[in-house]
Amino acid sequence: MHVLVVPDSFKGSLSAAEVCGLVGEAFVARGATTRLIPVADGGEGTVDAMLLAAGGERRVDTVQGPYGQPLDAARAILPDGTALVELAQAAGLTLVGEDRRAGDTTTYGVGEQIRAAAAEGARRIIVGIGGSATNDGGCGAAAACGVRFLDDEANEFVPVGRTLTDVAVIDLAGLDPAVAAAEIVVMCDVDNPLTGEHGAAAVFGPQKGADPETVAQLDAGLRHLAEVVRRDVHVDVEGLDGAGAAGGMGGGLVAFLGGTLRRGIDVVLDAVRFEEQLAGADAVVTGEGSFDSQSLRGKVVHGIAARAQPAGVPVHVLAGRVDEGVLEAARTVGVASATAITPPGVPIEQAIAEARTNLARAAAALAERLV
Ligand SMILES: O=C(O)[C@H](O)CO
Repeated sequence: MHVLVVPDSFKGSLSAAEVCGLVGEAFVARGATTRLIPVADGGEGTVDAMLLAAGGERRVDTVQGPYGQPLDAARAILPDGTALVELAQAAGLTLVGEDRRAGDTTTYGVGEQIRAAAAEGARRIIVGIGGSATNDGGCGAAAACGVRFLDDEANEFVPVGRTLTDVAVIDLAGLDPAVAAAEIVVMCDVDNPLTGEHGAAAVFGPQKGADPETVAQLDAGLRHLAEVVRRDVHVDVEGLDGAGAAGGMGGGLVAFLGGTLRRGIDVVLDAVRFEEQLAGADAVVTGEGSFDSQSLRGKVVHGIAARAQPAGVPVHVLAGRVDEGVLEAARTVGVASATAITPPGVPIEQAIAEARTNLARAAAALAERLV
């Protein structure tokens, strides 16, 4: 039996490479052959997963963090010269700890990394977005690339979530020509629109510290930004699938840098030539920390199942937790089984601490069932 092991990280406990190692061992112990492909959806861990899966070189830039503080952020140069920037490196939620203030954070450092990649000559720049601490509609990143935002007294400023409603004019004339010339491909970790009940602020604002009043303020800010973008940039990003990823960064990268939005996992699967890997595989094992309704909104498991199903290769999911009812919905996209590795009733801290042991045990049981 030949098994493709293609997991996301289990956020907060195991990297995608660690998951690959544990699942791979379990199948090899039963006599199967495996191909291990750690993947990511554009969020945290995308640079590392892509370097492991596709190869390439790692670069580090010192840029502004979510509150403007200097920090070191990694990016990658892939074997074909494509640059890969991961938003979570300079604007990720894990960088702010408990100090979560979605209205005050910036993606400026992400723009600095995009600009650095373009200055080095990258003609194609992939920007992985997700896992952000921000809700600035990508204005910080755009400002770092030379886009000017003016208030109604013509003062230039770098908008953050809380000041998006102050944007009166957007001027793209100063956009760095090297950035303008590059093809920008955006890996979105979710397909949410920019605004509204399924939008960036309503769905992801609370995890970035926004209370209901702040969520309403951030949503109004993104609505206002979309309106000015329509008038000054002649692009409508408001209803675009993925525009709401990473606090509106999806929409911002389309509006300000001419980016194209893609499902993050598809970009990784293209880079590793997934369809070629599927030929000759008897099963795919994938996984993520939590298999829930978000998983079927373009996340890793969904993306893998959607591409394995036409090849008739069954997909098995191992996850920290599996929400009730998700497997039923997932079966329609080709998921054959989903197993929660954590025993019922175990508190989250303990589940995280014991993830390695639990995964090894669940993978061994799955291997015993399949091989
Ligand atoms: O960063 C975020 O807001 C979430 O990961 C969705 O993109």
